Amino acid sequence: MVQPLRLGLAGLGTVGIGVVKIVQQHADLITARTGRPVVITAVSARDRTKNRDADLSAYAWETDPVALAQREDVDVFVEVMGGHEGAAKAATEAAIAAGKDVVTANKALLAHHGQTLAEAAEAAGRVIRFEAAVAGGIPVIKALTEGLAGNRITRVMGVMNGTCNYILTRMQNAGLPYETVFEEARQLGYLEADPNLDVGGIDAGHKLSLLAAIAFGTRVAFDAVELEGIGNVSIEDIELADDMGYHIKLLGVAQMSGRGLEQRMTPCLVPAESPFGQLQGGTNMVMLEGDSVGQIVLRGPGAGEGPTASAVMSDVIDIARGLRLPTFGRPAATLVPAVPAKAATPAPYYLRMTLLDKPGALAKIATCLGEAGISIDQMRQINQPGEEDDDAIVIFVTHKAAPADVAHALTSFAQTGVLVGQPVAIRIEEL
Ligand SMILES: NC(=O)C1=CN([C@@H]2O[C@H](COP(=O)(O)OP(=O)(O)OC[C@H]3O[C@@H](n4cnc5c(N)ncnc54)[C@H](OP(=O)(O)O)[C@@H]3O)[C@@H](O)[C@H]2O)C=CC1
Ligand SMILES: N[C@@H](CCO)C(=O)O
Repeated sequence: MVQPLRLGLAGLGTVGIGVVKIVQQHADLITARTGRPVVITAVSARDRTKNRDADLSAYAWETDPVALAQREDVDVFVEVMGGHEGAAKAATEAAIAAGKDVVTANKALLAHHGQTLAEAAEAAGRVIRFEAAVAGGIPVIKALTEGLAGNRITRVMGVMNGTCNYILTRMQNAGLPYETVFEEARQLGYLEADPNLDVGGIDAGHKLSLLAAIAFGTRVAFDAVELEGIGNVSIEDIELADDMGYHIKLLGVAQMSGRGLEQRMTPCLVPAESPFGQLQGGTNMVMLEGDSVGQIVLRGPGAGEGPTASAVMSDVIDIARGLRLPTFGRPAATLVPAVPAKAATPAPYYLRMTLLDKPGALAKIATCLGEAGISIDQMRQINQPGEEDDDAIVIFVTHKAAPADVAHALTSFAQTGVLVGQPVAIRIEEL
């Protein structure tokens, strides 16, 4: 007789309840596709009395997720609690030690402990799968580990935090400042309990570090991701960039070059008409580049009950079918330590500054750029209409420049005596 695959589900929040619904609503479909039933035997959450919009009466309850992970009647431990320490880590370790496979949506856990957990799982003959951890419903882990397995991956790029993309596109479309839209996002429940995980770029950085490990065969190196959030992106820059044919996105880029592994998750200007430039609201997009396939673009919902549970279930279904792959697409012991690139690849930059509107001011700034070895591609001066102002806003778009040279130029601007306030420099990403 065919044995069912038995899930222990730790976490009954947005994602956990989505998993319960798919298991219950698509039981026949899943059995038809895998050749065996997939059932939930036991669940865990903090508050047993909470109304959860799902019938959980058939499942055993465990207060302690570690105990859930160790149950005899659990084959796969599904971790959808969150957090990179505490219960999620302890229960995942316990599951592996007890001989269970693990499916998780927890990018923070894997960004911090992916190597250790993967080694432990592989030593125990178990798998850890995490499709839901990166870009929600988009099957990007599958695309990298399976669909593109015959390619040398040259670059991975992505808009992978829906909340940030919502905030930036809403600022642009409604002409609203960051603070107003941040508050709207909070009211709509889009922000993580710690909003800095979203707007500080940390959540998206976690995701990028996982994709980079698979793409380049390196150990997860979240600490080496250059991170900058969206808190300093002003409506002024969004509008000025738009006038010049660019949109501002929190864009992740991972690439391996002679300089080493580059991983950055920072606000960037992208061409307004490009797929990334056109991306609206909470949607995610990932571009994968391989030496044989060229570029492919995946776009879809990066969060939410249905999309994230859909990704969790794709991992569960792979396990039910008997598909067993190493966590990061090759044995964890063979992943090499990432050598972080000392400097990011040169790129054009958008520079905005306010200058005293007096003779020679612009020449001084142009001299600083020249002395830093930076060539100017475009320049605009914007005087506020109808205002008797002593200041002028000046925008430069540079030719490709090394980030260190841009930093050097910004430092010398400050010594010219013509700069008002702080200049802004945003990388323009070439797609
Ligand atoms: N929400 C989304 O769209 C996405 C989420 N993810 C990831 O999925 C995971 C879950 O997210 P989400 O469903 O949104 O989170 P929620 O906050 O909605 O749910 C978390 C669940 O975990 C339970 N829980 C938390 N701590 C413990 C503990 N110590 N012991 C037992 N149960 C615990 C909570 O219990 P209780 O209900 O009793 O409080 C709750 O049911 C996270 O790693 C997240 O990053 C990934 C992609 C998208
Ligand atoms: N906070 C995340 C949820 C999905 O990981 C986002 O906004 O994309």
